[in-house]
Amino acid sequence: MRSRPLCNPVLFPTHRSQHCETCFKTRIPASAAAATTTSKSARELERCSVCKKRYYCDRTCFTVAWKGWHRWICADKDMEDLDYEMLKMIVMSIERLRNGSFRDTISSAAPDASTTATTAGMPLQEPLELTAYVFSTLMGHSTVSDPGTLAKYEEIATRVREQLIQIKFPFKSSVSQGEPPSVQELIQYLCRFHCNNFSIHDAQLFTMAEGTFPVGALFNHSCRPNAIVMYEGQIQIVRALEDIEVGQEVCSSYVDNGVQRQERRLLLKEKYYFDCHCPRCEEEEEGEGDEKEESKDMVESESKKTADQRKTGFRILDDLIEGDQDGPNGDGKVDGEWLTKQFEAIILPGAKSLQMVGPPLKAPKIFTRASFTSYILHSLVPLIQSGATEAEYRARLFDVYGKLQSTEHCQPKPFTTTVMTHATSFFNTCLEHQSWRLASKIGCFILAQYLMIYPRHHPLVGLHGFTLAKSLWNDVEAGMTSVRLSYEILGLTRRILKVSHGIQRGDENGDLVREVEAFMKTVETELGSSPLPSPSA
Ligand SMILES: C[S@@+](CC[C@H](N)C(=O)[O-])C[C@H]1O[C@@H](n2cnc3c(N)ncnc32)[C@H](O)[C@@H]1O
Repeated sequence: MRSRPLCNPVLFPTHRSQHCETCFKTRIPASAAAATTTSKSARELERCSVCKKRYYCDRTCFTVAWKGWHRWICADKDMEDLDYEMLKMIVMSIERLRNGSFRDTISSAAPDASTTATTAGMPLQEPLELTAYVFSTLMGHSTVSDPGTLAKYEEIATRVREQLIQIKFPFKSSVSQGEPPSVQELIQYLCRFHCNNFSIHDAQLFTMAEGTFPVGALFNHSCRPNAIVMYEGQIQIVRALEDIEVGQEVCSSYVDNGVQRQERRLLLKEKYYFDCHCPRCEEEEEGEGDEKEESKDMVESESKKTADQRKTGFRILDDLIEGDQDGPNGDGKVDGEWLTKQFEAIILPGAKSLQMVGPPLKAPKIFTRASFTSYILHSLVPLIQSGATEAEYRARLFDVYGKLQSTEHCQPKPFTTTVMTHATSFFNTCLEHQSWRLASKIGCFILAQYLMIYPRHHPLVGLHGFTLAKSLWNDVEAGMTSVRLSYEILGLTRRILKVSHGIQRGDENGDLVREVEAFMKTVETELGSSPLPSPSA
């Protein structure tokens, strides 16, 4: 589903010089631009000569912005505050819509209107009137907001109101009757932003701006989401991560699914004011309740054992990712040497068996980081490659969780969030130092961990797969084994990114899929006359 922002999204000040404020296209650095034959205006952004703060592709994008909003913000020094900027922009958008002077910048900012997917006769995204209407219906939770936040909002609302009067913004509609909204009304807007605004990210999931997308904000949260929110310029795309039945609720996730349960609950309560009862949390709660009941009658350890054995599915997941600190003393203090030892033992899974479809690998007696990596990848990757249904995939995933739960595992656990944090930063360090072998091993471990935690088509899984495949390919000393595995992981990555990022041409999300395919061709050439059977598309 495509939907639009209610006003021009607000770029983070740190990102202004990298994106056009009108179409959000990313700037090509001058060094790279010098090598291209495109005209200067297509390569480098131009800065507004008055405020010297906002950047645009060219005169066309600047004119759209100037007529639409820039002239009203150009001299405003308070525009460095995100809430202030968003509030001022929304008020101006709503008023221009009411008085009929709104100029639609979205269609001109779409990457390539001619190739943009449309459903027979349907508009690319909803009309702005609908966006504005939905905004007026969103929950703001102002009655439960804490007094400190409300006081801050009042101060911002007062400043914005005074500023709009000072610049003589024309409130011409019959609703406004020449007056900007009251401070109380503006506070309500700010409360709505708090629990409905989105951080806009690029194809690599790096956040760069904040936006109000009322239609996208209608989706509720689940800690095991079946949809994901992506962006194409200023347009928000909600994509299904799996087949969704008619009548089944479409949910995205407001928090990182890798975060432990208690932390997720806290984040959701603080920012969105609700207790999560999604299937993942619900299953876990049931587990807790059962445990409490039983502990009345039984010896504590016996009770725990029984409850653990009875846990199924997502109930097990949070037990697995919670807990132990990493490090030789379990205190979270680690050094490079210790980490290197931890990950060196990982054997890169053989490419051939990653293609295998069939019964899952036999679970090892003891889980170390090495056996964990191998077991998870061999159990789950073939199912993704073969395009198994969500039900089939979930059955295998729950089977894996069950095995991890019932098998003795090494200390510290290979799958906690603490371990994950160390692994990710160590992976990045290895990439920086071009230590491809170690990076590939840690990368495989992280992939296994991601598959345990995130829905299989989550963009994070695909993006990590691509980095891992490049690392494997760079590991020339490992020879063809590493090249083959790189090819396998690329096939997996392509499958995932097609779902998470889409395949639309002329858009940086779709371009990523083509980048993966181009890389696959390079690797195929290297594999020469004996390539692997092509991973399914
Ligand atoms: C982005 S809005 C979602 C749309 C909202 N349901 C509405 O109708 O305006 C976020 C708010 O929806 C509610 N919400 C979202 N997900 C929920 C969930 N899983 N359980 C309970 N309430 C939820 C909370 O009140 C939250 O502050």
